Amino acid sequence: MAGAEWESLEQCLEKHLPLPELQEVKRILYGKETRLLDLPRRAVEAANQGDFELQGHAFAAAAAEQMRPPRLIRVGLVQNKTPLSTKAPVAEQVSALHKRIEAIVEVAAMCGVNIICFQEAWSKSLVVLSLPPLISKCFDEKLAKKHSMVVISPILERDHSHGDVLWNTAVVVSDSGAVLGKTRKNHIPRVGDFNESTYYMEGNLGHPVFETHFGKIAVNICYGRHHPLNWLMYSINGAEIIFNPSATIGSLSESFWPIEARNAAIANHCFTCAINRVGQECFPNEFTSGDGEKAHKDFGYFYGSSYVAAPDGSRTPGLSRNRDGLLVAELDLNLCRQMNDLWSFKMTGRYKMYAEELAEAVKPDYNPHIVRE
Ligand SMILES: NC(=O)NCCC(=O)O
Repeated sequence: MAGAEWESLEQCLEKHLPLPELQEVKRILYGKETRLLDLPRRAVEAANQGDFELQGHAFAAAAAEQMRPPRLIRVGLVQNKTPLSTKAPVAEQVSALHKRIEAIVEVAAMCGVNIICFQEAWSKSLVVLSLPPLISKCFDEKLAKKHSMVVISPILERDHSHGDVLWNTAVVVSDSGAVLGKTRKNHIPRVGDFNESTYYMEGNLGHPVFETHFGKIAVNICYGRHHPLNWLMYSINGAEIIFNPSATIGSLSESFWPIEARNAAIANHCFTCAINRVGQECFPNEFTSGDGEKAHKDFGYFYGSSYVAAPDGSRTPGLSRNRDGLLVAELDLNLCRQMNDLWSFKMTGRYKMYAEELAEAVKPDYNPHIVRE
């Protein structure tokens, strides 16, 4: 299983395939070609200096419309390692992360990013549960206001009004700096070492969509990307971009990764942004997950590879598997309705039929509809 030594699928293809074959492979794996964005030199220099990858891509233009101007916006996806060891005092870890993210957001601002999203539970290592409350919220509001940028900040939320329950939450801060609202992870993993059901509760806020100056956005947190109905409900509520901040490892999900968010973009006529953290994080103590594996101290390798997918099935290349990075993508939101008009998945979706069948299927006395000889 590849770890940090293997940089990316894109780099491997480019290194080994002759150009004509590379173009055909990319056409199939990536859809319509994206164009490299001409990013400001000072942004490129700052990224080099800060030792993080910076990529910028624009999706192929949507068709010109007579009644609507193009709705061009830029999104920024941030993937990063935890800068300090998980053994360092929590406040120091948080402050190092803030410094790192602040530097990356500065570069995003130079690149004209309108909406930025950080990785799942960005303000902590995945193995740290105790967190000083509200630090992240003030930090996000400050960044949003300073850069007039919508900030999506996935955090661990401690719910003081309800017995200090923990939620896996994303706060959405408007470009004015005001908190627009929050959304909670609906599907809590019980897979491999991701035993999150022992500490997070299943989200209870449904599928909110946030209307921002840069389009209608939603957040489908990590494991929710395996659930087509989760994407669907955000889309039914009008999301034009669905962000998927994640923390996932190679042995578990790397072969799913390029498919799931891309498929969701196609199926729901929207843009999707898949973000994964990078590197390895260790618990102080060994643990097992009752899956036959030997006791171990780490989750495995978080493989980064963040990317954006468009409703026409095209996608950007991914960020690397081993470096912190900022991916800037320019998109025209008009493409969502254009793809809806072309493919009509909403019109042909037969939602009422499924709603009725599902309402029956969840009843305790349900008999699966199986036809036998
Ligand atoms: N953070 C999280 O939900 N991880 C679960 C693993 C996965 O969905 O790939």
